[in-house]
Amino acid sequence: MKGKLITLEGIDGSGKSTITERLRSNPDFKDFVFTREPTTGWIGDAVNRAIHSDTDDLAELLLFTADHAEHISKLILPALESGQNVISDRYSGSRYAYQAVTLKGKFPEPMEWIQQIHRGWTVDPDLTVLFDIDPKISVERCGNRGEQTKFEKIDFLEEVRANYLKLAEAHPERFVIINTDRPVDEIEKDVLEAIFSLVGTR
Ligand SMILES: Nc1ncnc2c1ncn2[C@@H]1O[C@H](COP(=O)(O)OP(=O)(O)O)[C@@H](O)[C@H]1O
Ligand SMILES: Cc1cn([C@H]2C[C@H](O)[C@@H](COP(=O)(O)OP(=O)(O)O)O2)c(=O)[nH]c1=O
Repeated sequence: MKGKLITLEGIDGSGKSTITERLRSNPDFKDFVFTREPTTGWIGDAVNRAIHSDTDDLAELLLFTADHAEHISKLILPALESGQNVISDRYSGSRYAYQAVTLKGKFPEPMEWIQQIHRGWTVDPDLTVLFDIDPKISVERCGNRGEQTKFEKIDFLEEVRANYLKLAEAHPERFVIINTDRPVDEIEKDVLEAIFSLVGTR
């Protein structure tokens, strides 16, 4: 039996890593594969160089997409085919939401165009948990953790958030939206409920 693919998406500072760490240390998830995008491989390193420099927006999208291709063929597909459930902290949804903003004006329908270049080889998630929060709150949280990427600007993240909500509206069968302007325990409870309703009870 094929495993299930669960992705965690949301703007910077929406709480994905915090919840991922909780899931990792939960014994119910000991057989799950945990992964992330950008990956920790060499293409992921190249992506990180792009993020932390003034790289051309199209080049950046293509690096993120190359990282995804490597991720799919080397980790995602083999794991799913061997029956393992996979949880990815960011995935294709990040491209559809973020690069649709950075490439606005370069293509008539940037989100549609980015989705198009993924078609035929990507694996769509069975469940996407969308960590939804006002960027004013998430940026303040990021400020507290010290590091800053070029994407951590309120106006930019407002547009990214709107794109995520558009994606959720287009795919209600697989998106679960979770308000993350709440205590971590409450968020965790909702995330567990969404995952267990896909993979069966613990
Ligand atoms: N529910 C929450 N309430 C308050 N602060 C939070 C909450 N979740 C995460 N944080 C803090 O916000 C910052 C960003 O969270 P993080 O999990 O790294 O987000 P992401 O992985 O989505 O960028 C961290 O400093 C984290 O400790
Ligand atoms: C995977 C991915 C990430 N990103 C952005 C989101 C983040 O600002 C940045 C790095 O991702 P990440 O390290 O997950 O950041 P965070 O922990 O703050 O959520 O890259 C894209 O713009 N497109 C993508 O396809």
